[in-house]
Amino acid sequence: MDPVIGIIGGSGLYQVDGLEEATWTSVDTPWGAPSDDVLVGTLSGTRVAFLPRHGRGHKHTPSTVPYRANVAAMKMLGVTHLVSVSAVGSFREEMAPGDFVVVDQFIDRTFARDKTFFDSGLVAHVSVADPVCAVLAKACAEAARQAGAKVHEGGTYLAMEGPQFSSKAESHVYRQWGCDVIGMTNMPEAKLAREAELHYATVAMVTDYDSWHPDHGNVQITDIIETLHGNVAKAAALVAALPGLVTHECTTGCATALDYAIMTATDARDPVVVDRLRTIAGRVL
Ligand SMILES: CSC[C@H]1O[C@H](OP(=O)(O)O)[C@H](O)[C@@H]1O
Ligand SMILES: Nc1ncnc2[nH]cnc12
Repeated sequence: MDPVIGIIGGSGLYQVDGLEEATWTSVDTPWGAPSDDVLVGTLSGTRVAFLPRHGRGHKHTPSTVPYRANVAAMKMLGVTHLVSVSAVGSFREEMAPGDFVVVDQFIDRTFARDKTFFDSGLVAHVSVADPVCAVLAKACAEAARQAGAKVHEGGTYLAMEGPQFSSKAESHVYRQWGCDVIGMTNMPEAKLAREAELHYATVAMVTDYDSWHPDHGNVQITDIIETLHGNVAKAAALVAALPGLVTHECTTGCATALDYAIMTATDARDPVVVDRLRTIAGRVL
């Protein structure tokens, strides 16, 4: 079976042009409705599903994005490879506004979100030691280069709750922790993608230096929007380049994440929860 690519578009990316036979498709999941309908079509012969993370018109805050429904909707549409395109602040001089960072690690500081598909009656513990699919990340980096972006491969993304930006003190602490970029949405998305056995990678588009940089003002939404507008064409070119680069190769074990993850004994499982979980974990249930 050929890969099916899912794109979750972040701030500034609310649609993709060039999808053939594209239709906005409504999907209902056991975890409710996703952020919006999903644009499903074909790009260079590959099936692609696009979902604007905040909804068209930017309706959802980072805390109210229905992350479980979004990932479940992608799984239900047959997506195998999920790519997040996200706006981020930078903690590194060399990761400048306009650059793209293909991150490989996350620190999850979010606290007001549902972070697992599993529940009482069906408990599972997947590994997120390597939360990003290394092979998909390589493909994303190549696609970003083909799109003309300056690309940094590897980096740690700090996920904050938001929606307010960090204080200066927080910004300095995150830098000292070794974080490279900061955003508000990639967690729990990456964790949920792993539970759903999807290959997941993030292309982080740097929009600002957060609030640590002595020579740049504190992060302002107006500056972010200006940088995002400059990035839209590159993000579109990146998406267009992906179909030729995504393969089923995987060295991270994304598609078998649930092999030994379920803890609940067969006779102790809640049938209602099991039924709900079939959507994303049917392979092992
Ligand atoms: C528009 S600035 C803050 C906002 O942008 C990022 O969203 P996304 O990851 O969906 O591109 C960031 O995480 C915040 O939600
Ligand atoms: N500085 C920042 N902090 C959190 N999320 C962001 N998204 C874009 N820039 C950001």
